[in-house]
Amino acid sequence: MSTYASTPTLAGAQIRDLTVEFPDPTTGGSNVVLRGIDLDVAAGEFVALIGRSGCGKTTLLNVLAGLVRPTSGEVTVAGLAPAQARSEIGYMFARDALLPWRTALGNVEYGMELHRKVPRSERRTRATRYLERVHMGHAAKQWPWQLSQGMRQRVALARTWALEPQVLLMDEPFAALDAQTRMSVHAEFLDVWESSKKSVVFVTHDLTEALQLADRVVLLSDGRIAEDITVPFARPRTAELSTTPEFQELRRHLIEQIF
Ligand SMILES: Nc1ncnc2c1ncn2[C@@H]1O[C@H](COP(=O)(O)OP(=O)(O)OP(=O)(O)O)[C@@H](O)[C@H]1O
Repeated sequence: MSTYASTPTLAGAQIRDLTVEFPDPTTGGSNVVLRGIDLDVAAGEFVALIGRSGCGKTTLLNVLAGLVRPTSGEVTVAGLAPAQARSEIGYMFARDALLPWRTALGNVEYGMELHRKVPRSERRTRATRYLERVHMGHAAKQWPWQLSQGMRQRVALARTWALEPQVLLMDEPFAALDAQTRMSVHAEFLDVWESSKKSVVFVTHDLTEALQLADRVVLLSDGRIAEDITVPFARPRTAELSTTPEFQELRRHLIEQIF
């Protein structure tokens, strides 16, 4: 393993010596998916998780979300065990999972209703504000079926941000978007992230996306952290950055490690 990362301050999320095994029904034994993972995500830090399909990225997010229990090891999110930190965690998936019987505004409010963190009187104001942040204010009264995939993901983003969680877990949130829409949504996402500075753990198969968005890129391989790289490019990062030799070289390095 090579580690180029600086030592982050303790906040956000900490993982110590995490192992996750699932029962393997074919052998009657177990399948070790994560082994001996140590990872710190500082407050306000943006970490991209990359690696081959099946290497355990989603499992790691699920552990942080308190959905999968570690077989062994210690995990804290916002200073708490994940199951106790639910109201401080926002989880966003590749598919938006908007409720079809609620408008865009109603969907953003719904996230806050579920977590019961935000008083009823504040929900509408906050939902409206976050919809506007992702340029969806005009569509507040529209139903999910009236929205494009990009618009739906923007509503899902607003729903996640509106909870104002300390830690955002994102599983390929922009994978279903076309390249043009993805670039706009990246810009909107970074805009909110830079003003709120929440911790983000972001799973992606798109290495350009990882290097454009993240402070650190963590590569999982065979259930372990194989690389932990501090992304050396200053912000704001322009679309042209990805054409520079430095960017291409780092991208190539990651591809070589993955395949
Ligand atoms: N609840 C579960 N029970 C049993 N096995 C599981 C469970 N969840 C995940 N796995 C197994 O753990 C391994 C890692 O899965 P995971 O979804 O974490 O990988 P991934 O890196 O996110 O993959 P992809 O990039 O394809 O989404 C896979 O072999 C998967 O079948």
